[in-house]
Amino acid sequence: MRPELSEYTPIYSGKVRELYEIDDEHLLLVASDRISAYDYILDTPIPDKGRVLTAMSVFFFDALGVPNHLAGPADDPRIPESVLGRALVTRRLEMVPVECVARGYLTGSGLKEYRAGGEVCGVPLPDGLVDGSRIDPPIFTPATKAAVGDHDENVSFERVAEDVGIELATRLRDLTLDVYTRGADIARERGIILADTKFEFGHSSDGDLLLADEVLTPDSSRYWDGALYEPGKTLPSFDKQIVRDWLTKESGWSTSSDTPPPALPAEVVERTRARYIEAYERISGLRFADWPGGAA
Ligand SMILES: CCOC(=O)Cn1cc(-c2ncnc(N)c2C#N)cn1
Repeated sequence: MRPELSEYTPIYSGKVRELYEIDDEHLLLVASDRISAYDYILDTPIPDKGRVLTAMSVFFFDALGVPNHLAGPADDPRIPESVLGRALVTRRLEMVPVECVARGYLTGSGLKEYRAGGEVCGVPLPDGLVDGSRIDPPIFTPATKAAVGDHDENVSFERVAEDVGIELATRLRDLTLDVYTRGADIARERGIILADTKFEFGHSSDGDLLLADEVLTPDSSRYWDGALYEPGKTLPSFDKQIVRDWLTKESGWSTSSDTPPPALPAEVVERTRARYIEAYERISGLRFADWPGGAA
């Protein structure tokens, strides 16, 4: 008999995920079906998004073999039925307050910084790069966690070293670049570009540094369709472009509107759900139908 979610104490609520306390040593990390676009949490959920992204994290935790915070399988008996498949039991860590970002392609805030000064987070880049240019080898471009509703602030490696010490900063950088590189290689071989990603790490009570949070999901990474890749051509988001295009080209809403985006039509919801499942099945080689928590 599985416990009810109401038996656990909620301790953190993010835009699309929640964290509950199971006991002194264990947490429950729950991924919702909520989707964000243009800094809004949309009113319309994407069915199974939470389950797909949880499955993606578990695939990468397993495939990359990095010491991590998982404390049980996807069907762990401590996971309530209501969130089965989109929740994981994790060890409670002392989180390191650094957003560990790796970039293998130049875009977003990294491109903006590059255009202003030829570098990203203090890392100089060659002249002549454009939106979508490959950065090889990838670079470590950390950020400090912003308050709810704000964007994270890009900082230099030196600033991270000041905050957490040079030894830990070096380990965070090396781990971030290693895990991103290997994960991006797996995805690229299957036709999906992971342009960049954000990891979070924490220390266990034994003092071990563990990979935490979600790993290489479309919410923590930019996913592009490898078949469409061309430097200089703004790449659509593999998972969110259908929603973005409907909102800005068909719904009558505009990003400059001061009203929240409208509800999504069923066709946009279903196509977006299918994109998440396609990304998971292509990268993992596994069937989403085999993942826990599906319709009985
Ligand atoms: C709602 C999702 O959580 C976050 O966005 C960031 N966050 C992670 C923790 C955390 N805290 C202790 N132990 C852990 N294993 C974790 C993890 N993961 C807190 N916030």
